Amino acid sequence: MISAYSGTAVRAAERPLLDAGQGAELMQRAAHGLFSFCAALLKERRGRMYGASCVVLAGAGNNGADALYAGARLLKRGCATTAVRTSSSAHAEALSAFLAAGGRVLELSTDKTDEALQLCRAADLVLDGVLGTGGKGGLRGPAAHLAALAPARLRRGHAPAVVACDLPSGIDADTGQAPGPYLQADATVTFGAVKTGLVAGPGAEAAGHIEVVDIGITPYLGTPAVNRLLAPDIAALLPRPAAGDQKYSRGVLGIAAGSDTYPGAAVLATGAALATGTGMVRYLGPEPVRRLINQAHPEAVCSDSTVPLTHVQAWVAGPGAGTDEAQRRRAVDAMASGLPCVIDADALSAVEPGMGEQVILTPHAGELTALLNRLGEDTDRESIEADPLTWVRKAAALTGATVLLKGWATLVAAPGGPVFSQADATPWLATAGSGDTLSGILGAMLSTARKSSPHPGCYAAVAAAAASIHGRAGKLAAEQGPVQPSLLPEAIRRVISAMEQWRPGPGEAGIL
Ligand SMILES: NC(=O)C1=CN([C@@H]2O[C@H](COP(=O)(O)OP(=O)(O)OC[C@H]3O[C@@H](n4cnc5c(N)ncnc54)[C@H](OP(=O)(O)O)[C@@H]3O)[C@@H](O)[C@H]2O)[C@@H](O)CC1
Ligand SMILES: Nc1ncnc2c1ncn2[C@@H]1O[C@H](COP(=O)(O)OP(=O)(O)O)[C@@H](O)[C@H]1O
Ligand SMILES: [K+]
Repeated sequence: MISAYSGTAVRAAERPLLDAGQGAELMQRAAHGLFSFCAALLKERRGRMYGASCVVLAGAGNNGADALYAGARLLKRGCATTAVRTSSSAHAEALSAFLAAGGRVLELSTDKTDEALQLCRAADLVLDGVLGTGGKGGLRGPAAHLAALAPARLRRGHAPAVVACDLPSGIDADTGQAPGPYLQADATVTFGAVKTGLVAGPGAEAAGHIEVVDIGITPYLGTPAVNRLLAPDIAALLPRPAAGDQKYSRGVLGIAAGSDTYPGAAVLATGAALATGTGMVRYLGPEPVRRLINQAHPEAVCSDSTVPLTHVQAWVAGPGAGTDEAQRRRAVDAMASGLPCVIDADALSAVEPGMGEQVILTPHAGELTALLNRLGEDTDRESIEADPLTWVRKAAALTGATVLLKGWATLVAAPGGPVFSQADATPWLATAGSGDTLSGILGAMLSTARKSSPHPGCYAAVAAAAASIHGRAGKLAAEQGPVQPSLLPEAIRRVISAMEQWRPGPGEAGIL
């Protein structure tokens, strides 16, 4: 599992070491880690470091200093390196070290932006050390101008690798917000711990690949603010049927989805649930949808029963339910049942405050906006997309439910509990019906989850694992061309099967 901490928490964790006079040592560890990553990247790209050309964008603070020290090391290994200084002040020792190693310097001003961008464009590597955790309120001045022009100038055709020092400049280290232009990175080398701004909001995309350099502050870090599950964590959350199991002991999933208007959503959710693995799917809905489901998935057991009369271990309600009154009733009953349930799409309009965390809401940003507005919060889609971490937490606190907010990085928040961020998906999943398959995956996992004593946040962990499986399946399917949700079950099965290699051995604890 990857643990992320706010930039503020990381700065607090550095404090005891800074007070003990170890600041310079911490910086050298950071710079060395940054250099090592860049060295490996240059060797991979060009075969060797000697003769590479690099640009260090260096701001006034310690972030610029890390990048300048890394630049000095690159110079010593034969890389022609220029520092583009984005501020008139600089860390004096770091700048001296850079100059002593033979580095050239360009002072950035608005009329030098073109020259700086040309340098960057011609380079093999651009090291972004403009701002780190000390940045307040986005980039300003010439650095903001350069960042605004960078996408058009640096990211087309043969482009330099952009490596962010600690975090992409212009991104808020706590929230991942981008108040203005920012520098998109291919990779971020971050010091001490992953910052929450690298796993949420615009920052999650801006960071690219994340590499953590241990600088010795781990003992001073408290509880992580955001977690990201890795394959072994997900494998530990996927129950495997045992010799003594039968279909009912594995778990049964009830699906109340689809309507005369939107029958397909029910077929998609059912197909994804069956591919994920469950003892049985019991489908409840109108006759034409039942017929469709049975044509596509003969193993599903269909009826027009009610929730209280249906014996299952978990529910999915809402996908494609439209304005069907019976489906709305089923969604309300599922939420009241005390069983784990996935509430998606149209069923979200039945959500009220006071849910339990076993109720998992799965809105996209538009649906979350409507839900929050209905519950009295003044927000809009743009605000939620700009700062999803804040809003997903708020939604969980307001409803008492676990909230899974879909997006490029999917965030899951439990009320008062941990937040998870999974960025395993592909934009090819942004297609109608894709969310219905996520409901099915999550529903199946909830139906078969073996929870002797559910603890706070366990539903959020299962939801995060489902988002990861969905994302991984989407990526796998996208290898064959555009993702078509009705064809996703085959990829889901392959992802679940590949997870077996990560399953913890007997006695090794999973995360629940
Ligand atoms: N602490 C440690 O032990 C270690 C820290 N490490 C490194 O230190 C980094 C944090 O360094 P930092 O505190 O110097 O802050 P940093 O991000 O470089 O920026 C501050 C400078 O930028 C300026 N500035 C602020 N906002 C601005 C804006 N919007 N636009 C333009 N300028 C702006 C601000 O000026 P001010 O606004 O205060 O006048 C000030 O001059 C951290 O990310 C990591 O890389 C590692 O070496 C490991 C050990
Ligand atoms: N740009 C993107 N990158 C990665 N995944 C995405 C992107 N856009 C959407 N997704 C994923 O695709 C799914 C879309 O769900 P949703 O919008 O509910 O679709 P629908 O309601 O049409 O089924 C979600 O799981 C979401 O995380
Ligand atoms: K930076």
